[in-house]
Amino acid sequence: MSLYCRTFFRRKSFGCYRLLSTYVTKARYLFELKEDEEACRKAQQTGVFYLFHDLDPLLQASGHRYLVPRLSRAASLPKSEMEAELGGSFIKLRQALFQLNSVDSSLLFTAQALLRWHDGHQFCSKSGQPTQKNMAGSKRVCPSSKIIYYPQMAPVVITLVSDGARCLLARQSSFPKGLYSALAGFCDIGESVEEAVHREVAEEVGLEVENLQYSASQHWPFPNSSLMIACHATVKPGHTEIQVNLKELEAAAWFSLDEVTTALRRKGSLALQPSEASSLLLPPKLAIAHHLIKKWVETLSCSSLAA
Ligand SMILES: NC(=O)c1ccc[n+]([C@@H]2O[C@H](COP(=O)([O-])OP(=O)(O)OC[C@H]3O[C@@H](n4cnc5c(N)ncnc54)[C@H](O)[C@@H]3O)[C@@H](O)[C@H]2O)c1
Ligand SMILES: [Mg+2]
Repeated sequence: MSLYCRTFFRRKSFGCYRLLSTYVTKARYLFELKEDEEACRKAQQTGVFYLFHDLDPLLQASGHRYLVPRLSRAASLPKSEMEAELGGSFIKLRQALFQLNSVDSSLLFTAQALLRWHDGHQFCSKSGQPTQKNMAGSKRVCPSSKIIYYPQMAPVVITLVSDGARCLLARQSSFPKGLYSALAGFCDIGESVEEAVHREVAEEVGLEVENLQYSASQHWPFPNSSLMIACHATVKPGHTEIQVNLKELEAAAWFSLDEVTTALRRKGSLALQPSEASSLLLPPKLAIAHHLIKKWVETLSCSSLAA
């Protein structure tokens, strides 16, 4: 649905005219659509649609990229007819990650996460009765128990641990060959972000961290909706010996600034060329792990230049 307003407009407030920015206008409009069924119905008549089949978005190949067609109305045809008519294919979002621009991927991440949530919340967990979706898809209500269900994200901490000169990266056996990432883990119920970071690092690699610094966050739709909370942390001086928890990880190791800088320069897909079989691969730009690693390289490079 096209929800971008490009103009500034004036609204009377407390006897004077206040200028509302495009961003505020858009935020207020989206709020209205969530609360007002009639406004949302009207918006759907002029909005645009992204099409999904079994949670796979319809994409159109264009050279090495994928374009996301925006349709002016929703249609219901069999999958193959839809693909033929619209000149695209329904493709697993995870497979298309490298070939999407960041605006498209962010919208598709949100859309897919919402569709998955609705699919999994068709019934009230208390009354067992079917729940009803509101027009905007921002909640579901059980007419019998009156419980309102809202889409949820699971908080996950992701931490790049450093010893001052090297950073600690780890891999799971399910990762593509050569790929290492920062340490990640779901927050337990009742835990603060800080507690989750300390526990996850201790659990996965047997180290104690300090100097925790929040860096950024990201919504991540795979395999379910997570809110990734990304932090930097350091180990206590001299306490760098890794004890990998093999129930959670396949391997973990310290990597030098040079190794990580070289790996960051490597572009493209997550498949290594045969000549690079033993090389380090890092998560794609879209992943917040990439952001954490890049930030660490920039900070360390700046401080070694200044020294
Ligand atoms: N965007 C990124 O850069 C990035 C990088 C790394 C990991 N991730 C994501 O972070 C998430 C967590 O990482 P992890 O797999 O190492 O977590 P983890 O270390 O907590 O291990 C996963 C295990 O935790 C348990 N668990 C506890 N709460 C859970 C919940 N709410 N949902 C699912 N499992 C739960 C399950 O037993 C599961 O097998 C993954 O979904 C992964 O896709 C994203
Ligand atoms: Mg983990």
